[in-house]
Amino acid sequence: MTEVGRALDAFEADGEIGAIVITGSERAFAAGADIKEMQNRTFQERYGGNFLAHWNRISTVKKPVIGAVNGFALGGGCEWAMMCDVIYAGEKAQFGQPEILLGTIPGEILLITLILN
Ligand SMILES: C=C(C)C(=O)SCCNC(=O)CCNC(=O)[C@H](O)C(C)(C)COP(=O)(O)OP(=O)(O)OC[C@H]1O[C@@H](n2cnc3c(N)ncnc32)[C@H](O)[C@@H]1OP(=O)(O)O
Repeated sequence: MTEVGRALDAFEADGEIGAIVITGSERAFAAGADIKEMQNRTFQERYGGNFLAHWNRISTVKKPVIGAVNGFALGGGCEWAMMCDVIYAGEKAQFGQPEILLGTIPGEILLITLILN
């Protein structure tokens, strides 16, 4: 997310860019936060270490952001899609929040986004 955040900062500052398209591959838009990275960390380490810093950067970009989604958009990946101004979903797009099966709740803004939409 840090890299995505940096790219978005640059696109936002670039006067030649009018709109931003975020996409993944045919198999996955994004499978969510890195479970392997998260699994051995305590809540305090994740919260104190700002694990989800910049997570909502997509929603604060002051240019139109289009999410071109194919394949899996899961967990934080589903949240990313919902933060886009427009979602252009392919026929194989699959949205979901499977992290509830890991005993965690949808990351940063999902519940608020669902309520607002
Ligand atoms: C904000 C929060 C809290 C979150 O985002 S929590 C994460 C939410 N996302 C998930 O729970 C998705 C978990 N992944 C899946 O359900 C399945 O891997 C998918 C995405 C449906 C793909 O399924 P398949 O096509 O059968 O491929 P699969 O073999 O499971 O995955 C391929 C590789 O990607 C890895 N992978 C998939 N999603 C991952 C993720 N979110 N984090 C880390 N690794 C992941 C997976 O461990 C496997 O690695 P390896 O080849 O080393 O074994």
